[in-house]
Amino acid sequence: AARWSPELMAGQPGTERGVLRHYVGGRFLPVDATFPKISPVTGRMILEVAEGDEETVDTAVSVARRALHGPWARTSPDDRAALLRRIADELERRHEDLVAAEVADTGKSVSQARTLDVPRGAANFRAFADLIAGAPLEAFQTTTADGRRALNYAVRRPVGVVAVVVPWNLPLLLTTWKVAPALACGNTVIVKPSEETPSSATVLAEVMDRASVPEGVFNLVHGHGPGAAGELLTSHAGIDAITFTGESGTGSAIMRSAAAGLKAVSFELGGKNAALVFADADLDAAVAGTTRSVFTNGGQVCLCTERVLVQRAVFAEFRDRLTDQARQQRYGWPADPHTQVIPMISHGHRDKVLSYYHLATQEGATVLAGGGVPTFGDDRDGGAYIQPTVLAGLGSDARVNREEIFGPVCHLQPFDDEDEAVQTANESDYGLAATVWTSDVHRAHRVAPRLEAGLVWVNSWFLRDLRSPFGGMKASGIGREGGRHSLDFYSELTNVCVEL
Ligand SMILES: NC(=O)c1ccc[n+]([C@@H]2O[C@H](COP(=O)([O-])OP(=O)(O)OC[C@H]3O[C@@H](n4cnc5c(N)ncnc54)[C@H](O)[C@@H]3O)[C@@H](O)[C@H]2O)c1
Ligand SMILES: N/C(=C\C=C\C=O)C(=O)O
Repeated sequence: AARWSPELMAGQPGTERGVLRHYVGGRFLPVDATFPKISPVTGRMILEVAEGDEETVDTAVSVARRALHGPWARTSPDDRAALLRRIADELERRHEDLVAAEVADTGKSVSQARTLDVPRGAANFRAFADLIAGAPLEAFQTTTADGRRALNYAVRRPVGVVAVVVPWNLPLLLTTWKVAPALACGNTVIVKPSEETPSSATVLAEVMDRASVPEGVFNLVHGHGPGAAGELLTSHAGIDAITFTGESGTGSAIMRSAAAGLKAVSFELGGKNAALVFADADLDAAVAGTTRSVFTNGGQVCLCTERVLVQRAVFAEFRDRLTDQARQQRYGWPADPHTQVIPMISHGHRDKVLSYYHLATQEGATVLAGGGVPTFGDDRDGGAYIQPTVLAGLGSDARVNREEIFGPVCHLQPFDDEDEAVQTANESDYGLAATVWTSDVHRAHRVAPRLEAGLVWVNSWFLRDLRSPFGGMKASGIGREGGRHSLDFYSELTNVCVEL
């Protein structure tokens, strides 16, 4: 298959001599300090990226604040809906550049980038354009016990300057999932993408520039997290709210610095998601669906399944069929649309995932498939590839069943009855997502609401309605985004009471 070697970003305003630039106050900034972007496919440097410093972040915050009181403040919900639709159109015009950017940064397969990651960019903007254009105001005709009458109505205003800090696994999808509602509600944003995935964020800035988003409304600052642009941004006094997606530990660190200024936070954090496979499930669907929910994007999706609980009567059959699927995952270059096995985002992350493979063996697990690092005999040996892996034989207390691994790996565990399945699934510090595979509709509706998870899919996975609440409980997050839940986070409400 063709080797993926993008002539990425050449000739676009977002780069200067092959270096990705910040976008602040409506212009791409001259490059100062930089850091390298390494390809997870080959281990070679493919790009250089501007590293934001205190001055970059300060400037971004002040231009974002200034923009809040400029023409942007006088836009109506319909004006902003029209702008979001223009952005969606421009994202679609840049579709192939965005695919190239996502694949270059992450090594994900071109087919996934084309069907999942990139289309969700425009979809997110369209969803929130529709939402804000049709958002009713809340009002009540009031009569009180002592006979007074009034009209109460609540008006929405923007929160202000919003910090958007996002991870490397679904870069464009996750960034636009936050930027679209933030702009819909009239805020200004400063995006700090992951240092691992700067490219699609830079194309997004080019899209904003071309869509004539008013200067200072959308800002992009590249850089690292702790002690760098990320932390400088989330701890900045001029930020009014923080929307963050990433590791739970990072969430706590951000929350500590946000506490000083009582900043509103919306956190989408880690997960240790369970699949519950009942004996009455359509096993073909359950095997196919669980293969997807375990191995999509190399297991680097917060919603991915890492714990597979299977009713004892079908445990052996399901175990053997899922193990076969793991072994049949197709290796290939990212440009090959049939490729299913992708590299971890970095050698560091691969080392982390591999350490859990070794830990599982030390904890007494059986390795049914994978368990190591593949060899290609070509440039990919310099990349961060790892084998899709299936484990079994451990209990819920094993670290492999308690800690998020965030790789192409799951552990299979049998259960006898419904209560045991629910109890085992809920034995986790996390509470993000779960899947339930059963043909019994009564069982589906009994079990799903009992699961301590923000999102439960029945006989499906990662099927999304962008109006529904999205988020996790326990260590998986704070708050919900999606539909009106995003409007509630990205706006302040003023209730007006008029006596009649
Ligand atoms: N719940 C969700 O919707 C969701 C979605 C995707 C990923 N995730 C989680 O994200 C994690 C993987 O992504 P990651 O490795 O990029 O996460 P991460 O927490 O290491 O980094 C996320 C972002 O935060 C920045 N950052 C890191 N430390 C910071 C700090 N102290 N202050 C401010 N910013 C900081 C990083 O530069 C990056 O932009 C996994 O745990 C995964 O479960 C959750
Ligand atoms: N936030 C969303 C997906 C998150 C995936 C996590 O890796 C979404 O689909 O809106």
